[in-house]
Amino acid sequence: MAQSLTHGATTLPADWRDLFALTKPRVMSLVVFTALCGLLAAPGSVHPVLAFSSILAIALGAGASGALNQWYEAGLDAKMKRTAGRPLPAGRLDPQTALQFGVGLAAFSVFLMLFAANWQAAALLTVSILFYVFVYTMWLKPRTPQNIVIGGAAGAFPPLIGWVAATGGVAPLPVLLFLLIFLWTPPHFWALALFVRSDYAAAGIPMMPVVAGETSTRRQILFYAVIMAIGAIAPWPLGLTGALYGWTAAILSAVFVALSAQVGTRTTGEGDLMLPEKRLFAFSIAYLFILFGAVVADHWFPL
Ligand code: HEM
Ligand SMILES: CC(C)=CCC/C(C)=C/CC/C(C)=C/COP(=O)(O)OP(=O)(O)O
Repeated sequence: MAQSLTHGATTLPADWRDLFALTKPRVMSLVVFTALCGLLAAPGSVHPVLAFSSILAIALGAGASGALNQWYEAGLDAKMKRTAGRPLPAGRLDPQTALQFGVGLAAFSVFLMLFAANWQAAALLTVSILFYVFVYTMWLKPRTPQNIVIGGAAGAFPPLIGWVAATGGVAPLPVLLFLLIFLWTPPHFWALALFVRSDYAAAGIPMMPVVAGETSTRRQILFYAVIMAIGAIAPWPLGLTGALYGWTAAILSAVFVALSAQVGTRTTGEGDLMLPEKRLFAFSIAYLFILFGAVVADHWFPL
């Protein structure tokens, strides 16, 4: 590794584990899974090597945007308990290395997609990376509590990119899958923001609970959960998926709305453990994993 971090008199090489952490691997696992499902649910077949390369390109692109997000937000991350231990605020990695790593990885991911799939998928991957870094991280996040509503679009692109990589075109089903993640993001994130609200307040980030207060955030979680549920079930009556997906979506979405209703209608006092919020956040992740798995299962084994 050419870059290094100077610690007093000693110079430490950048540890690969810190570079890996810069890609937000746990969050990106779901991004990559939804992309893979988008690719597998598309009509026709893709050569396994090209399919693997396309998914790798999305993983690297998403990782690159996570690295650039952390490069830009190192100062803010240092002020929050949840993020203070990340490689940059903790001083284990120097910003220059992080920036070069992020830019290099982003460029590589787009070229890989161009060679493995098609220019349309490479263009969409470029838009997602730029959207997450410039529109969400730099522009919206420090300015408006609607940051994650609009910025969430970046995280909704992967299944669409997977589909476009496989087919070279867009179709109604991947557009609905985009919409599903787009509508899922507010309940996913605001549930978490409710229990780490003091962190965001400390860093001066205008997340919804900090700006609009708890009650309003809770109502908005329920609102988005209901329209998300409608969007999640929609592919079934529209004839884009079969009953296997339809029933999975209906049952899981009912649970999602029930958990959101619990969060949406309660008030909390001092010392509340925020268990319903933590439960909704954890379920939101399982929900998307299972639902996207069901899209593929439905495609392979139509009932
Ligand atoms: C702008 C939209 C979003 C925001 C602000 C957001 C924010 C967060 C935050 C703050 C965490 C806490 C864990 C951490 O610090 O790493 C988290 C966890 C997570 N998010 Fe999101 N998220 C968003 C969208 C998404 C999307 C689109 C996906 C995937 C499709 C996703 C998948 C996950 C997963 C899998 C975790 C759990 C990671 C773990 O196990 O620690 N998120 N999210
Ligand atoms: C293909 C491609 C480029 C995909 C991009 C993936 C993407 C935009 C995911 C969004 C999810 C995410 C990491 C939010 C973190 O928000 P945050 O950065 O505000 O969270 P933090 O407070 O933990 O830094």
